[in-house]
Amino acid sequence: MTEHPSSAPAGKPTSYSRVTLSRIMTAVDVNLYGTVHGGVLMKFVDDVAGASAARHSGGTAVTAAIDEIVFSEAVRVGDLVHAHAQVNWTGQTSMEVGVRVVAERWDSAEDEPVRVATAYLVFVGVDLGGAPRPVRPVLPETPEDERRYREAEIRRAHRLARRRAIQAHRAG
Ligand SMILES: CC(=O)SCCNC(=O)CCNC(=O)[C@H](O)C(C)(C)COP(=O)(O)OP(=O)(O)OC[C@H]1O[C@@H](n2cnc3c(N)ncnc32)[C@H](O)[C@@H]1OP(=O)(O)O
Repeated sequence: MTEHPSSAPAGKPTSYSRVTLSRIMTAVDVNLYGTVHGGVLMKFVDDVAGASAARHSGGTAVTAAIDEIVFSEAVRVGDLVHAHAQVNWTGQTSMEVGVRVVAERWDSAEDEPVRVATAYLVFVGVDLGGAPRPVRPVLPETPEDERRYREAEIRRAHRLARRRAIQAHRAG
């Protein structure tokens, strides 16, 4: 029997897409209240998620949507902040990237890092002309990865349902 090569792209395990960015927050990052500006953290989140999506998809990927970002604790000047990203789920051309941001407090560095933000972003793999291109499937490895994959499917179903409902409302 002749073996035909599959046209489906080979998958990559979740761990392949894991990326961490770290930086110390400085005085230029603060808002009027003296804590780190949410926009600074959003850029940081988008950067790490973009690196994760590019690694998983093996090429250019653009931010299609920032689905949710929750700031759970304030970040302060001097804190060492780490943003951990991984691809949770893949569709045909899109990927959901989850990002967890933690801070090591500058004045209590021996304590456990504090979770300061969580975000879910949708990236789309694009070709040189900017058109969506197929991305390889992500292969969850651990029960935690499986849980994140299933929860990403729930978020996607809600995201698409919301978009359809708003389009229907606007169409009258
Ligand atoms: C890293 C950066 O900073 S990039 C800069 C910021 N981002 C950008 O400039 C991106 C601008 N936007 C675009 O170029 C386009 O809208 C794209 C490439 C994101 C999507 O192009 P479209 O022609 O709308 O693609 P299409 O409708 O075929 O959808 C492609 C995929 O994206 C998904 N998608 C598109 N828009 C959204 C959205 N708002 N929310 C969730 N998923 C979405 C679709 O469900 C589809 O997924 P699937 O193939 O896995 O089923």
